[in-house]
Amino acid sequence: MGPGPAAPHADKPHADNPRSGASRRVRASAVRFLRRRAAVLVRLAAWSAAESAQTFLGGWCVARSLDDGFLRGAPATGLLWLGGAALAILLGAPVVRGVFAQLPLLTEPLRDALVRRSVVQALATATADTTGRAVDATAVSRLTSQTEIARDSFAGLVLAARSFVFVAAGALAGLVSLAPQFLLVVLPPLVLGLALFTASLRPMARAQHRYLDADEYIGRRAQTTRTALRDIVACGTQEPADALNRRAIDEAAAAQRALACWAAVRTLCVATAGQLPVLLLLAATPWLLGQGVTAGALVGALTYLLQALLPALHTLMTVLGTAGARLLVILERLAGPPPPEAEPLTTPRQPPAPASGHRRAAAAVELRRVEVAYGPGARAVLDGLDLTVEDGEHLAVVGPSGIGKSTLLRVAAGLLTPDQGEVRLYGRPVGDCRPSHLAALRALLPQEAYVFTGTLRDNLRYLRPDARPSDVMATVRALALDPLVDRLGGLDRPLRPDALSLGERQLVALGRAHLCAAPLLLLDEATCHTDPVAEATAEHALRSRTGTVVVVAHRLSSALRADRVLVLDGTRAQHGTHRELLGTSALYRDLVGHWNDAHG
Ligand SMILES: Nc1ncnc2c1ncn2[C@@H]1O[C@H](COP(=O)(O)OP(=O)(O)OP(=O)(O)O)[C@@H](O)[C@H]1O
Repeated sequence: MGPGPAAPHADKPHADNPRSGASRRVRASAVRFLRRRAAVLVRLAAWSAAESAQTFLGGWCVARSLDDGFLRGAPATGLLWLGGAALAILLGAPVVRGVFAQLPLLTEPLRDALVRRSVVQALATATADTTGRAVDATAVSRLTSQTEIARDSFAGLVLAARSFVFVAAGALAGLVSLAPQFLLVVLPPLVLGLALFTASLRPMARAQHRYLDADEYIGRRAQTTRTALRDIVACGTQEPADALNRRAIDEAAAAQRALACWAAVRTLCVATAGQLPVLLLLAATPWLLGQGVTAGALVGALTYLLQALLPALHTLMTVLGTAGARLLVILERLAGPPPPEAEPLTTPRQPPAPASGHRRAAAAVELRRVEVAYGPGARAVLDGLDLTVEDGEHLAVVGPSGIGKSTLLRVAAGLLTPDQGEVRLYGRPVGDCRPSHLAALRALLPQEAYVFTGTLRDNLRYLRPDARPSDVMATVRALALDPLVDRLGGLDRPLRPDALSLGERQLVALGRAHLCAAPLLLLDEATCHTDPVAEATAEHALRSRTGTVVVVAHRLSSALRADRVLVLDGTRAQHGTHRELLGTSALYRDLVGHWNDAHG
C-alpha cells in the first residue's frame, strides 16, 4: 500500500520548453548585465591589450635574437633580444594585477544578483504554498554552493576568453609582422578548429544538462526507494522498483558516456586549432624558406604557436567546455521555473488537483488497449484490455487463478507499465504522475497486509499522518475495529506485527486505506484472511467513503456487493452486473457455482 515506483519518465526533471525559455532569459539577462558594466569591460580590455603586446614581443624578440644575433655570430645582440623577451614576461605581472583588479567588479555583482534571485525564488515558493508546508529544499544549495560555483565559473570564463582573444591578437599580429605567409599556414586550421568547437558547444551543453538531470534523478529515485522500501516490499513491487532504478542508472551512464564523447571532440578541436598549425608550419618550412622567411622568423612563429596560442586555446576550450557548461546550467536553473520538487519524505496528505480540474468529470481509471506480457516470449496476460471505472463506482474483478487480476490492479495503480496501451487515473496518464501524485490518487492493498512495529494509531495514520483523533475514531467505528483496539490495549499501545493474525493485519491495512485521502482504493484480495462479516463491514465502509473501490473478489459476496463485475477470461474480458453476467458469461457461472459449492 502507499507510494510505489512510477514510470521512469514520471518525474523527469525538466521539460524542454521551460529550458529553452530559461536559455532565452539567461541570454537577455547576460546582455543586460554586461551592458551595464561596459566601463569595467573597457578597463579589462585595456589591461588585456597589454597582454597582446607582451605576446607580440615574446615571439618577435626570439626571432630577432636569432636573425640579428646568434645566427649572425653576435651572441651579445642575441642575448639582448632574449632579455627583451624576458622583460616582456616580467611586465606581464602588473598586467595580471590590473586584470584581477577589474575581475571582481564583474563577478561580485553576478554573485549578488544570483543570491537575490535565489532568495526571491525561495520566498515565492514558500508564500505560494497555502498549506505552509512547502520547503524548497534546493534553496540553500542555490544560495551557497551554486552561486559560488557560478561566480567561480564566470571568473574562469572571463579570464580564459579575454586571455585567448588578446593573446591570439598579439600572436597573429606577431606572425604577420614576421612573415605574412605564416597566416596562410596557421589560419585555416585555427579557424576550422574554432568553428568545430563553436558548433559543438550547444550539444556539449545539452549533454552536460542531460548528465546533471540523470544524476539528480538517481538521487531522487534513491530517496524515493529508501522512503518507500517497506511499502515496496509489502506490495511485492521490488521488480518494477528495481527496473526503474536500473533504468535511471543506465541513463546516467549513457549521459556520462555522451559527455565523454564530447570531451573527445573538444580534444580534437584543440588538436585542430592548436597543434595542427604547428605541424603544418613544420611541414611548410621548405616552402616558407623558399619564400624568403628567415630561420629566426620560423622559431618566432613556433614561439607564438607553442608558447602563447596553444595554451590560451587549450584553457579556453577546457574552461568553456566545463566551467562554461556548468555556469549555463546553474544560470538556466536560476532563471527557469523552480526545480522539481524532491520526492516527499512522507506520503502526501492531500491528493493533488487533478489534471483536468474536473475530478468528478473524469473516470477514476481508464485503460485503453492495454497489453502486458511478463517477458518478450511470454503469453500476454492482458491483451488489448479496455476498461473504464467511473469515479465513485465499486467494481469487483473476478477470474480464475493466474488469469491476471493482480496484474490489472498493478497496472491501474501505475506500478506496472504496460507494454502497449494507455492508463489514466482521473484523466491523467499515469506516466505523467510523479510517485507522490500517484500515492495521493490511489492506495493499493495487496493480500499480504503490511503492519509495522509501532502503535495501532501510527499504523492507521501511516498514509495520512495528520489525521485527527476523531478521524481515527471514525475509521475504528466504520470498520468495527473496537475488539482489536481493546485486545491490543488501546490505540496508543505499541503492537508487534507478528502478534497479529493474518486477518487482523488485513483489518489494520483496511483501516489505513479507509483513513487515507486517496480517492481510489485497489484491493487485491485484501480481505481474504478476514471472516465474511468483517469483509462485508470493511467493503461497506470503504465504499461509503467518497471515492472509487476496485476489489479483486475473494468471495462471491464481494461480487454481489459491487456495482459492476469484471470477468477476466484469458485475453477476453466481460463486464456487467452479477445478474447480467450470470446470463452472459459461462466462466462467471462456473465461478459462482464453485463459490457456492465451496461455501455451502
Ligand atoms: N513478476 C512476474 N513475472 C513473471 N510472470 C508473472 C509475474 N507476475 C505474474 N506473472 C504471471 O502472470 C500471470 C497472471 O498473474 P496474476 O498474479 O496477475 O494473476 P491473478 O489472476 O492475480 O492470480 P491469483 O488469483 O492466483 O492471485 C500468471 O501466469 C503469473 O504466473
